[in-house]
Amino acid sequence: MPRIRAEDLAIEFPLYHVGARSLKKRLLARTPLRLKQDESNRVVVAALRGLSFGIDRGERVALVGGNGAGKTTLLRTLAGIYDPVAGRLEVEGSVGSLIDPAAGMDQSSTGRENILLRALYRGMDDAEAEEMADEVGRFSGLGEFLDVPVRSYSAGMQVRLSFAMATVIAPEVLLMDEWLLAGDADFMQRAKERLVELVQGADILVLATHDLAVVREWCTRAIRLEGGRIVADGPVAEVVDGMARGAPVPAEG
Ligand SMILES: Nc1ncnc2c1ncn2[C@@H]1O[C@H](COP(=O)(O)OP(=O)(O)OP(=O)(O)O)[C@@H](O)[C@H]1O
Repeated sequence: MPRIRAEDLAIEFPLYHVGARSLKKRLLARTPLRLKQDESNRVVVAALRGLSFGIDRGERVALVGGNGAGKTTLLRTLAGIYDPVAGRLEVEGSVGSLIDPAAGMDQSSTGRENILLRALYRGMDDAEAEEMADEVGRFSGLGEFLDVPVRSYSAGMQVRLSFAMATVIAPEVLLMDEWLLAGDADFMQRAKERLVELVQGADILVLATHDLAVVREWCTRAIRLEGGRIVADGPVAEVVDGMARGAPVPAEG
């Protein structure tokens, strides 16, 4: 059964270019809470700190919070792109990731070639792969552009292709960053219908966004991050209304 469990999860990014001692000292003095020195004396950004939460089947969770709060980092960690430096993370179920439209896409191959490659990677035979290419082509509405190299696509066309590829076979856990919401209105409407289909009943959605209207409409629960920590977790109305009222963020420590 799809589910996510995180316990005391931490992610850090080393800042390799921060070498000079005086610069290091200045940085660490100015922002002592988020920037710190690891055992190898490197300056690191503590992107996520001590995160514990569980997400179960049927939940549609919004990750909200200010710039740099840690939303995208958490999504990428759930997708297995980053390894935690501390704590535990379990993600059970097949994962569909809509985090970076260009990720896993060969820019010099056509849309169709990318779809066929993805299908082969999933172990499909030729007939199934062709069927998947037709379905992705139909849903994305790319028309003749499906047979043109992806590098010549507009940003919106890449979004359409990525979305259609990631959702043509329903994942149990769908991870999504807000770039999707940049699609045009017609595509957004169809994307929304497919998402609603995907999350109905069994699956899990985790969506990182600044758009509180989308959170209210699509999600059942919100986790608010600030400074890499969870500062609120609960029903959307509670967490989002707290943000809209400008509820204070608990002091860092
Ligand atoms: N590759 C990286 N290298 C160094 N630091 C990083 C890297 N990626 C993220 N960070 C840092 O981690 C913290 C969390 O960033 P993240 O992108 O997860 O925030 P976010 O909540 O998605 O922000 P936004 O709403 O601005 O997109 C920030 O302090 C950021 O500077």
